[in-house]
Amino acid sequence: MSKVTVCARFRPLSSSEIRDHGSCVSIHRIDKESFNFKDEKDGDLCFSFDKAFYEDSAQASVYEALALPIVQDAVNAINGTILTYGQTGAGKTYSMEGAGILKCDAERKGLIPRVIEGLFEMINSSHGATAYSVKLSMVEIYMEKVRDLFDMSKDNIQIKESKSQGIILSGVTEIPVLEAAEAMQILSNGIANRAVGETQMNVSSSRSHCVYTFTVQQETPADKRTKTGKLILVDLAGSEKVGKTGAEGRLLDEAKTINKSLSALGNVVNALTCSPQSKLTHIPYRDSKLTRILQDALGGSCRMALLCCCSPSPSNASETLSTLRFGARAQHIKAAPSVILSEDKISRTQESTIQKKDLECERILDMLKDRIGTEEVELLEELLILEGIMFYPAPTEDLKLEYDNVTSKIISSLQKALEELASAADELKKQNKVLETKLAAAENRSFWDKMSDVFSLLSLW
Ligand SMILES: Nc1ncnc2c1ncn2[C@@H]1O[C@H](COP(=O)(O)OP(=O)(O)OP(=O)(O)O)[C@@H](O)[C@H]1O
Repeated sequence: MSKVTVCARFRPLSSSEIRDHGSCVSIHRIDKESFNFKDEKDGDLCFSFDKAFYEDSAQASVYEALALPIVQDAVNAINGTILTYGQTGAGKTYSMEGAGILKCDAERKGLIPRVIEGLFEMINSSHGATAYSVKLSMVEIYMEKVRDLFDMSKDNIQIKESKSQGIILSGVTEIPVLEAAEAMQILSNGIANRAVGETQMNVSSSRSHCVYTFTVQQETPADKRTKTGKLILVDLAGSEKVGKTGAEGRLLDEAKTINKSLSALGNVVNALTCSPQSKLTHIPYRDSKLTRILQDALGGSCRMALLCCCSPSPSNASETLSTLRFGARAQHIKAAPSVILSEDKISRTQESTIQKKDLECERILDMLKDRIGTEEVELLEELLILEGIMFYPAPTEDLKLEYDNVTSKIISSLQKALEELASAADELKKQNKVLETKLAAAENRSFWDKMSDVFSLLSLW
């Protein structure tokens, strides 16, 4: 078990804050990790994190404390996620990108360019026969839709879950990169596609959560397995009090959606840390796209680091306090990252068998759409992937044609099984007291969770 790394960072006062207030919120530094925050209502509150950074802290020290260990992990095939959290204008994007990805002086470079340089340095200095390859993807969650920032025509990417790979963005563009400069250029193009707007709090406010994924794959000739480490950086959109930011129209809609997803994030963190038996508690990952994408990180199957970005202005004291409280709570999340995530190399024959099976499942799911609804079929597909019955990625169009004459015998047996499933809930409710109790207790749970119960009881698969 390891714990989440949590750091706090106070940005410098902006020129307008200096003009309006002149001074910072009252913070008394105790040591490198702890400080007292003076709250008007609650008095002196002591916060202690893995590190606390102030207006005089260097970007390099934030990278070293927060990201360096996670970059090392990714090269060793351990997944990791780094999040920047905080109210609008608190310095999340500055911490993540610095003063621009491409043309930024060395001192002000943010986490992303440093992560890229660190990653390629580690890969290039590794000796031995291991061959590394790096792929990049970049999406934003805007108005509860996942948009591919490398291909804006993909504006509603589906989030799926697989047993072996965890959370997956279905069909997302992944660009192979060979060196740091190429990676920076590609990410800079993606950043240019992000939704940004001007508010009273920030002239360049992110209106979406941005998710950068670096997939590092390594192959050793002697080994029969390939190992993959995923490094995910998330620049969250900032929470905002809409009265304060002066948001109207589209900006207001965006702010409401952002606030809703951040409160879903808060609920997940609460559910994970509230109960001593949190394993038994339902964790509402599916309440927002953000929490669903972060499920692996929050659920503890990979390392996580959180930077709580805070404004030093007295006018933002209550938001700063709530950011610090979020960080303090997140410290209690427990993680047990898998040391090595590996996949068996599969032969071409195995691959074609898998694709054939996937194709059969897809065909049946298509047939079921009319009968049980598109949303339910999507959930069912997720379940099939999760249960390891279907695999990801889905077969290409060419392969679909190639397998057009797939055996009717297998189709009909699968179809029969799915038909049974469609009526199973009602049938079993009558016959099976255990299921009835389970479903009754699960009144507030999603269709998907209920389907899991049905699956496990049917033992169909
Ligand atoms: N540590 C810092 N040093 C110098 N300037 C900073 C620092 N942090 C933030 N800033 C400046 O403060 C302003 C707001 O920062 P930034 O855009 O990063 O906020 P944000 O939290 O990403 O906001 P939003 O959620 O609205 O996107 C920017 O002009 C940025 O350059």
